[in-house]
Amino acid sequence: MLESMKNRLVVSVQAYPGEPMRDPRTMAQIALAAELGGAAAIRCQGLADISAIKGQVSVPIIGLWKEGSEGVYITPTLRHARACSMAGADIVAIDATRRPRPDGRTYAETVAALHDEGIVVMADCGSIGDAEMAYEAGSDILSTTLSGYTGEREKTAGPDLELLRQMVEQFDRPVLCEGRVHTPDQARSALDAGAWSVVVGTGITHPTSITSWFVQALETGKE
Ligand SMILES: CC(=O)N[C@H](C=O)[C@@H](O)[C@H](O)[C@H](O)COP(=O)(O)O
Repeated sequence: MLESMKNRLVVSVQAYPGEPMRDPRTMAQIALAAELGGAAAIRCQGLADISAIKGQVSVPIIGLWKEGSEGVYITPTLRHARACSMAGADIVAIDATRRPRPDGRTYAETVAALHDEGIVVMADCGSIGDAEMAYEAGSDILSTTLSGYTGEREKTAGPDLELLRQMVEQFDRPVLCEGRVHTPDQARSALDAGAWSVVVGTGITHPTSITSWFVQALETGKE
């Protein structure tokens, strides 16, 4: 499965609470459209979206479950991770920071329990320290997802290529570049920096943000 994602694009299909597109059917339609465009895998959030998307696409699904938006919120507990797998996720993405987890388990304990059940784990890291921990714990995939969101690294305008390079150099495991990849050129730079795959969310699947980028460009320099 990981080989099928090598050097390719993964599309993250997510809508946030209260947004107009927050509906599993809509998310599944967008996921299918992304697959038709050549996405090698789909990343998606929430049990209903995971199931709906699983029913539409044939590429692998990276599932996660967000609980809130502060602290450890990306698949914060073992229970959330198991549920993502049962809903149809082929890979489960979980918070891989060194912060305390709401169920009191360590990251390593969580990964060990998931591996016992045959679940493939993607580690959403925010720094090189997180990535070291995630690597040691045996995570199947490492990613830069949380860089810029945990206070450990600056929130760069584009992807955190510096962290990506460090991770690729240090760890003999697939490293996915995720977070603020907004253009095809940035995606290409991430592959050139050694990313196994590049994950793009907002830049492809969040029309409100994309619209606002155009609006801002038109407003810049206006009298
Ligand atoms: C930090 C966090 O919660 N990231 C989330 C993780 O699933 C999503 O909100 C992002 O859209 C995803 O990582 C893709 O990134 P971008 O949308 O920047 O291409």
